[in-house]
Amino acid sequence: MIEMKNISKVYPKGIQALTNINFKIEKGDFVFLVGPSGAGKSTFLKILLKEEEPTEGTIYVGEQNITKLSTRKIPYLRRTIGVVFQDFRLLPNKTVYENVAFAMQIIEASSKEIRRQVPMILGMVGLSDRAAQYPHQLSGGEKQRVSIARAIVNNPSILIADEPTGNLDPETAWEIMKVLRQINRRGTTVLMATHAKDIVDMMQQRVIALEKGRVVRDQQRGAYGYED
Ligand SMILES: Nc1ncnc2c1ncn2[C@@H]1O[C@H](COP(=O)(O)OP(=O)(O)OP(=O)(O)O)[C@@H](O)[C@H]1O
Repeated sequence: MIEMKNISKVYPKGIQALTNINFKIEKGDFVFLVGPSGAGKSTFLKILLKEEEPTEGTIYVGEQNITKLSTRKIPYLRRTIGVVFQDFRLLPNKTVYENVAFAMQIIEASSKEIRRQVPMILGMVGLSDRAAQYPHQLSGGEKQRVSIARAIVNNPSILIADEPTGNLDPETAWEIMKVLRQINRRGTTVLMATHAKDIVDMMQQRVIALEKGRVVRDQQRGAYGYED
């Protein structure tokens, strides 16, 4: 499903962010990406989304080698990968419904499909009764659920979550984890970068740990492994 072979990334001025990364994630896996600040987690996710180019190595997403993907084809890759961020990134002037519908309008889904799909996804993340609200009227947990709904509304095979619980209190964070786990159980591969020790320790999923740009640990049913 996702494979990196010998991936290295050197930023301008010789900053080595990733060194010789090798791993494979199977369809339907739930994987935590952990490591100290500056270890290379964001760079790793950006390379998957083709927001950054690796300096060396090969990446496969699905059956496709995306390393040399043409600019024209990048939007198609991004349709197969939904993304959720720590800071939600909702459109403030659109309602919950419109925020989610917008992701379908961008890929030119028909209005009939949108009318069918958006309420279904809002139901799945537990926001049916918030459809007409604007982001400023929502709690942090609700905002994150909108952003998850938007990320999955086009049925991506992979969901990337970059610190999705970073702005949430522990109880709300767990609600978000339940939603992510549910999405994973429906077959979506989930890759989550996080500093949330308690969550990683409790969930007992695969853990890939990066330090100074290298994979230092890749464990099935792993723990967070750091004290922060
Ligand atoms: N655009 C850039 N140009 C130059 N150096 C960069 C750039 N982006 C990241 N870096 C450097 O690459 C290294 C890895 O950074 P990265 O943001 O991938 O780490 P991270 O693990 O995501 O950190 P955090 O947990 O704080 O988000 C760091 O040394 C960082 O300063």
